[in-house]
Amino acid sequence: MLRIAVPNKGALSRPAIEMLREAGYRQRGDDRDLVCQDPANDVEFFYLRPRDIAVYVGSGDLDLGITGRDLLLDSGAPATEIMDLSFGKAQFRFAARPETLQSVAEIDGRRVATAFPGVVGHYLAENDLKATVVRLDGAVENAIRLGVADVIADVVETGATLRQAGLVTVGEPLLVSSAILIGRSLAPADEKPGTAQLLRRLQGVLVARRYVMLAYDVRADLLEQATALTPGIESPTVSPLHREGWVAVQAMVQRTDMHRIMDELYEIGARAILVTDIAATRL
Ligand SMILES: Nc1ncnc2c1ncn2[C@@H]1O[C@H](COP(=O)(O)OP(=O)(O)OP(=O)(O)O)[C@@H](O)[C@H]1O
Ligand SMILES: O=P(O)(O)OC[C@H]1O[C@H](OP(=O)(O)OP(=O)(O)O)[C@H](O)[C@@H]1O
Ligand SMILES: [Mg+2]
Repeated sequence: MLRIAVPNKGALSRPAIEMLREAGYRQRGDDRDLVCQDPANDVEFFYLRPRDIAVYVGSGDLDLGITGRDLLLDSGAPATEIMDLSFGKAQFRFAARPETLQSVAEIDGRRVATAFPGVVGHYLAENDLKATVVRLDGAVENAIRLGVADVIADVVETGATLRQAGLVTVGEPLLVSSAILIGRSLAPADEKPGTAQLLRRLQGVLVARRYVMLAYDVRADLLEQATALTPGIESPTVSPLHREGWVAVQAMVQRTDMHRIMDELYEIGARAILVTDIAATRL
């Protein structure tokens, strides 16, 4: 049976559970359940702190897990990223009071407060910077106000927490994080039964979220022009219409492009342009 770790709380928990449900797996019905069996798919889910997930996967006690890229790197556990799941996106950045630091180089010799000492230590070593890392559990934005540190290094999503604390970012992000699927090894020979199916299903959810199905009618003599705008993933479906000289076209397009493409199709004479959501895919 495949054993998979899922965040039990925090920013990644709800979207991870939602994604697994969309992929057809059974998930816990109560936030306090820490285990959920899915006998139909021969999978068992364990709900754990996202910070601990890389440790369980790295030790081989669990086969796969969903966690944040920043948490995986911070743990130093021997687990690898298998797939980017495209949610829980955040940057990991240095921040300080305005005007105190002009560049990352000036972190040298300062005190840096963070809940991610692994990520920060690695960055400092790589950039040949010496700084004292003050390890805190959370609310690190307060560390400067309280005199514990000169700089913080933390997760920034909207930037609202930094603004409220009167801090500004310094330098480029140390890393760009998102939720990822992790495993112990990338070698197909080490894969347990059910792994390939899980990967295909999660990939299916990602594609279903990223694309919509676009359908429209167009005069046959404009077909080449129209399908140049909607090439689809392999090729668009073209069907005859009862109306002489017209065809119906169907193709997947990226959700972020759909309004531009609809406008351009209308401009060249396409009509009855319809968009529908895709519930699931296997490409
Ligand atoms: N706005 C956000 N705040 C915190 N973490 C976020 C945010 N957006 C994405 N993440 C990611 O979520 C993971 C942190 O999850 P975790 O559950 O440890 O923290 P949390 O949501 O801050 O909860 P808690 O502070 O209660 O531990 C990291 O991988 C981080 O990059
Ligand atoms: O850029 P923003 O959208 O404001 O989000 C980032 C903030 O959210 C997280 O804090 P959280 O609420 O998890 O509290 P914590 O510091 O106690 O972990 C993170 O540590 C930042 O402080
Ligand atoms: Mg937090």
